[in-house]
Amino acid sequence: MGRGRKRGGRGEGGRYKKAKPDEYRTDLIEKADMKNERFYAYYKAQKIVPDDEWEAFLDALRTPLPTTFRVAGSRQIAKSLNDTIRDVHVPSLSDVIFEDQKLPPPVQLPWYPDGLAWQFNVPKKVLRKSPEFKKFHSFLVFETDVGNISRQEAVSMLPPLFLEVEPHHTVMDMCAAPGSKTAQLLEALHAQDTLTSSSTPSGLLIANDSDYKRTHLLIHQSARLPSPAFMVTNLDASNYPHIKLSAASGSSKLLFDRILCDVPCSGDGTIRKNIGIWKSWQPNDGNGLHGLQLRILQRAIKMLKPDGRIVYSTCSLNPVENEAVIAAALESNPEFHLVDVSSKLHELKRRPGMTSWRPTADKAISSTYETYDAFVTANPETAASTKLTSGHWPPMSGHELNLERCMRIYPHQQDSGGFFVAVMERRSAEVKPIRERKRNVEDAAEAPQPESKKPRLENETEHSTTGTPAPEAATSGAELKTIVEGGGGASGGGGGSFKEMPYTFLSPRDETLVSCITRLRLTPNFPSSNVLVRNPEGDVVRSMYLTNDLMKEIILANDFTKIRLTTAGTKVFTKQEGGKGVEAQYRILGEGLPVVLPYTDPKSIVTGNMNILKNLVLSHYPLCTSFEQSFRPILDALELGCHIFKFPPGELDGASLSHDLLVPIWKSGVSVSLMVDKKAKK
Ligand SMILES: C[S@@+](CC[C@H](N)C(=O)[O-])C[C@H]1O[C@@H](n2cnc3c(N)ncnc32)[C@H](O)[C@@H]1O
Repeated sequence: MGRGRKRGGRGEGGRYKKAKPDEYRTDLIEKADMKNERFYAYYKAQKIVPDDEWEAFLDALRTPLPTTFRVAGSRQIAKSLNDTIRDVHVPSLSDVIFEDQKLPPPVQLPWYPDGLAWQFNVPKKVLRKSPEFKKFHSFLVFETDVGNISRQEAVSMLPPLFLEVEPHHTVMDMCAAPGSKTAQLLEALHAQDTLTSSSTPSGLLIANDSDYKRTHLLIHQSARLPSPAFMVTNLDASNYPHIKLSAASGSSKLLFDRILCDVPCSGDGTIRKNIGIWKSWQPNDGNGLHGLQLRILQRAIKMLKPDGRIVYSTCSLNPVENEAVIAAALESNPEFHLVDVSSKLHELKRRPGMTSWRPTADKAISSTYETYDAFVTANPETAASTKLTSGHWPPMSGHELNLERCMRIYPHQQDSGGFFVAVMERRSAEVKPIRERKRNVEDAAEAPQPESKKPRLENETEHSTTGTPAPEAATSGAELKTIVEGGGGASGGGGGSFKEMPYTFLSPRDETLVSCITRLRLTPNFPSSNVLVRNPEGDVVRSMYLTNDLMKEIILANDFTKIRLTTAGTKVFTKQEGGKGVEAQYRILGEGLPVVLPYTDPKSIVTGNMNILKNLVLSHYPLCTSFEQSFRPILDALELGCHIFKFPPGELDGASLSHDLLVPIWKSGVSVSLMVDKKAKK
């Protein structure tokens, strides 16, 4: 964007003084340049807002977005941090005067449950120069770094809230990267976690994205909430293959209770943040995405349980990417309906979905068309060459579909980004046994349909990603190492093999695993048959991962050389060289500890104090003799290897611990060390 050049090039006095950087924006389009005649003409033709709101709407689009963040993590942790923000930070920011102006303190987003989301709006220079805001900013950076706070656009927090995920749900996030909504879904799945230990949900979350590199963002996101119920796949969502279940489960394929379709979109609702959109916007951005968006939603419909729920969302204002997609999906799936969620999140200001709109393929927006026929008649040649279909236009049955139950969020309503959300379920009378429903859905797909309304994925029994049928459930993991080859070539194609390392379940009698469990003093209910390693031989080389029962069933029943599974389960144990004269052993990883904690014998946990913690944090391998006298006999009595230390709440040198902290420790001959990564240590 030629940032530097523009800055320096602003003319007056540049030779003498550096031009003042804009304190709000990350790029440098002047407010006066935030215009686009195509955008105006198109959205005026759509009557996207009443005429008397048009200027307020545009004004909001040209104003920088406030900073919003969400207190993340499981409920108990989030509540404790939220109390600190409300009771310590907000009061300290409530009377700040900067350059003769009183600055507004952070406020809670009124619609977010339990007040866990916040918004503040001060220029960047305030964050640099006001001591109070600087301190708050450092707090936010730190807590974001360790995963307790998630910087997320307010409107982007909505879809997971409307999905209403519970720990027993099977959940699919079809277009998940970079993963801010995935993190929310994972938190909901883990709603029963406590301050120190993680629950093992019986449900599952699969986060999928067709972009391989972006799936690694998902893995990174999830690292702050390790879960034995979390998988990442790298597939084309519009062609997502069946996931098989074992013959014993009574159902041949995995269906989902909750599916999020946060589909790729033109993103003009993010124009306050991505101000380059002012220059580039044109109607074909949205026109071109409608087909893919519909195919993804159609695929979700096929993967949903009879009583399941789908949330479809975009950060686009364009009805072609929103109501048109919903209408086309509802028309070809009449057993589905839009759920009236007007009473949910009462404080959220929203507008009903649109029931009429006027698409065009004309970049200059000299005309828009009320119907597809009118468009074809006026532009026979263009109509033949564009991807516009009658499905881009409002349906004849608009009011029967209750499109007004969709939600539109406009920036001028509550100082947010622009967003669209629709909640879909099967009509309750239509909730039929799967067998019957399947036939009906297939019938509907086979019934003659106008070309434009025809979803492109009727052939759901085989997918280009699967090529050959996957083998049925593999051998039970009880006695043998059960090897599942890791998968290859994503993005929906080719039938080739992927190069991911295979997922190999260990036998619960595996010698190394048994020794690891014994040495770590885990209780007999530790789910040792759900431990996997990532190599074809099933050798316990370095790390061991834990899955829940459902994930194990899925891994065993499917062929992951055909379905690219990027990650599954959570890493819990890793090999630690013992040092001179001490054999190598396995230790509990810092990030795996909350998952393993429910299976540890409380009597084996060593309780320390703030002085001991300080010594462990500040020195790399503090000698046993460097600890306070009263603690040394306790250290001396510990076997060499991995232990769990607990530090109750306390204060020391201005640092405080507000709840129990549990960490893995390694004891070698003469020293002990804290086995957490640098970030956690910090
Ligand atoms: C709007 S973004 C999703 C944002 C994400 N839900 C979040 O909250 O962080 C859309 C994502 O869809 C992915 N995508 C595009 N085409 C896809 C397809 N055919 N199947 C699956 N994912 C796709 C893109 O790589 C992109 O990461």
